[in-house]
Parts: sequence; C-alpha cells; structure tokens
Amino acid sequence: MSFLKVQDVHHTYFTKALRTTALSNINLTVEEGEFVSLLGPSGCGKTTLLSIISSLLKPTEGAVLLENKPVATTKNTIGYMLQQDYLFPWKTIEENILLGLKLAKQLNPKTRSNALNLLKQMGLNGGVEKQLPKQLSGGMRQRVALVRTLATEPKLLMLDEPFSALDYQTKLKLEDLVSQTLKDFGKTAILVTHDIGEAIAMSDRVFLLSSRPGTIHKTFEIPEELRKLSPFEARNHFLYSSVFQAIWKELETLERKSE
Ligand SMILES: Nc1ncnc2c1ncn2[C@@H]1O[C@H](COP(=O)(O)OP(=O)(O)OP(=O)(O)O)[C@@H](O)[C@H]1O
Repeated sequence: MSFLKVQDVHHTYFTKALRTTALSNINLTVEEGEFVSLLGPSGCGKTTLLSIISSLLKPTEGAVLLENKPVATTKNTIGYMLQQDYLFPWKTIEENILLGLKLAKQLNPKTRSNALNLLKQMGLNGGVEKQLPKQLSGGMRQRVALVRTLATEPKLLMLDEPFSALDYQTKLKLEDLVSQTLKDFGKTAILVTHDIGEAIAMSDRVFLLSSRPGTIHKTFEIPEELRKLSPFEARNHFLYSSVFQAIWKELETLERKSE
C-alpha cells in the first residue's frame, strides 16, 4: 500500500467562454518518508495538482488516497510551506508558531514546548520568539513558517516554491535545513519548483510534467549517491550535472513539442 496515491486524475477548468484541460491521466504514488518534486514549464498544472492532492480542489475525474482513504476525509494531515510566509504581522513569532496548534485545539504545555524547541533547533534563539515578523529576515521568517507547519505534526508536507523569493545563499542554506529537518521527522513531502537544481538536490524522485494538458511526461529517480547527501553537497557531486543534463534535455524536447 502506497502512502499517497493519485489515481487517474483529470481536471478541466470551465469558464463561460473557455474550457481548459489542466491535467490529464495523472497517476503517481508517493511512499512514506519520500521527498518528491513536481517540475515543469509554467502553466503545466503543478499548482492545480497540488490543490487536488491537498483536496482544496475536487478533480473532474479521478481520486487521491492518503493511507488508502480519500484525502478529503483526512483532517489536519497536510501542512504547507509556500512562497510567502503568511505570518501575521501583528502577532509575535511565538503566537504565530502556536496558531496552528490553537486552531486544531492541540495547544497544551507539551506541544507548546515542542514548538519552541523546534524554533531553537532551526537556529532561531536569543529571544526571537518575542519579536514580530518584520524584525526578521526573509530566510528567518521562512524558518518560522516551517516551525508553524511542523508544530501540528502533519503527515504530508506541500512545499510550493518555498525558496523562490529568497536570495541564492539563503535559499541554499534553507534547502539544507528543510531537507535535514524533514528527514529527522521522517516526513513525506511534495515540492513544486521551477528550479531543476533544487528538484535534483532535494528529492528522491522528480516528476517532470508536460503542458497543455499537464501529464507526467517522465519520472526521474535520483541516484542513491546524491540522495544520501545534503542538497548543498549533492549540487557539488559529479553525478549532479549528468542528471541536470538529462532533465534539461527532456524539458527542451517538451518546449519544442509545444511550439
Ligand atoms: N481557476 C482557473 N480557471 C481557469 N483556468 C485555470 C485556473 N487555474 C489554472 N488554470 C489554467 O490551468 C492550466 C494549469 O495552471 P496551473 O496554475 O496549475 O499551472 P502551474 O504549472 O502551476 O503554472 P505556474 O508554474 O506558472 O505557476 C493553465 O493553462 C491555467 O491557465
């Protein structure tokens, strides 16, 4: 039994004047503890697929099963890390990281202390919890957003371009931190990205999507040698560039086909 199963998903958006088939014949599975990426050209349906997996959007056809149950019936099991941190600017960092727990009615001395400890593990100590989001850098705020997400112990994490608004150095450091933290907690994650390098460095498998309609064009298994390294180390391994070339070549083929 796979942890997550996307079965024969097809999605068409209907507007008065237009029907757009965003996804067609999507079948994929993700195992528990696996880190996978969805990579593809703009408009290939990555966001649509992420919304369907997290049951924010009902597909026109097909089903999504999490631990063999329809995902729409599973509560509080999906956490998000998005491009924007969506921290409440008037609340302190502590209030922000405890918000999810409060909403889920899971806030108690133990979960509170776990969340504050996680903040420290993310290198955010020295009274950061009493500060407001505007007093923190973009990279620090994204770390807070991850603590807030992990505090409610989601089973599946959706990472929708979480590093794309950061400068390059911060992005590389955060890739390592997020990757290590998710490994430590044994979390399953799906990353949506435009960045081939990021997908290779962070993932166990990369699903390459083609556009109009979005289908899974090819699945790349990342070599074991890269998977056991941190994203930063993986980027410097000699195998990295050959996987990069292979994905790049497929993307070029896709672009030529859609011209
Ligand atoms: N609400 C909507 N109504 C109609 N069409 C939509 C809607 N949302 C997306 N689409 C169309 O569905 C297709 C897939 O869009 P989607 O946003 O899922 O792609 P994407 O791969 O996430 O794009 P990007 O990388 O640019 O964010 C596109 O052709 C888009 O125009």
